[in-house]
Amino acid sequence: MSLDVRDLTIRIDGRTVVDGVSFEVADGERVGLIGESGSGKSLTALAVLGLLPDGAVASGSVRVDGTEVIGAPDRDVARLRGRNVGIVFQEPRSSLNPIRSIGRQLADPARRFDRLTRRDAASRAIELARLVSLPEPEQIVGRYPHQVSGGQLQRAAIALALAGGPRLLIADEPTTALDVTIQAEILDLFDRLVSELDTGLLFITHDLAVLRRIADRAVVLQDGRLVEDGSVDDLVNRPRTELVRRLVESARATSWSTPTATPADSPDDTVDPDDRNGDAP
Ligand SMILES: Nc1ncnc2c1ncn2[C@@H]1O[C@H](COP(=O)(O)OP(=O)(O)OP(=O)(O)O)[C@@H](O)[C@H]1O
Repeated sequence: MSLDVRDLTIRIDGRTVVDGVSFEVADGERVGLIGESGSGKSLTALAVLGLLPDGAVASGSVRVDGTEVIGAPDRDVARLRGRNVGIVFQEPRSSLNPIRSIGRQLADPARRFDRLTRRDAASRAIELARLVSLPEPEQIVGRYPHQVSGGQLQRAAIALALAGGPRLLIADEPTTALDVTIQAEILDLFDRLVSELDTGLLFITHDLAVLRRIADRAVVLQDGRLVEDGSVDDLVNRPRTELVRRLVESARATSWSTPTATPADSPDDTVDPDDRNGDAP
């Protein structure tokens, strides 16, 4: 089991912002965490990584590859980050250091975890750049974050999240800050990478259309509570709560605006569970 969250509760300044949430991500499984703004998605992800803000107190259990995170010493949790679980944030600039070249940053995990020589780690950095389809990998590793486009920087951030060979990737709204056409490319990239590497995925979004393209199962949060979970197809076709009905409506209103949507994906489309990739006939 890549991730096992049991009865996770997070309090900030006496306010309960995540309330008794439980879910799992099996090895290689793709799970979405969906909900409106402020529902507790990001804090749940940060709790998994032991990165809760000051003043936040978590209880319950979060196991990453069998290792308990809640209450564990910082040093032990830090060891899990990068090696067992990688994270991609909405804003790639929060993952990358502006004053170090992309290649140096991609090489760090290889040096730290695998004790590779500087030269071998530099080759690993180029391989990682190639893995995420960055153009001209040999050259791009020499550039600094401000010298590449937003989409390229998000690719680099994904490469960095994968550099330590984690069994679980957490993506927190990783396409929200990008242009619509780039969003489609980045979703395709996640799709390909988690298949190729057989990595588990916890994908956070407020957009059911995005979720339908990338996840098999979803956990729905509302005001910090889990209100629905199940297969994405079931959520879409048989929503049980008003919230999920609303999410379905808003995804339809934007014609399931997965950016690669074909003209056939009209707002009147009946929802076809096999059409998650937006390539329905
Ligand atoms: N550092 C903090 N201090 C105080 N309250 C916080 C802090 N971070 C988050 N919260 C509160 O916790 C609740 C859940 O926040 P969280 O960021 O997890 O929501 P979210 O579902 O990820 O929202 P969004 O989609 O807007 O990122 C919100 O009410 C938020 O205001």
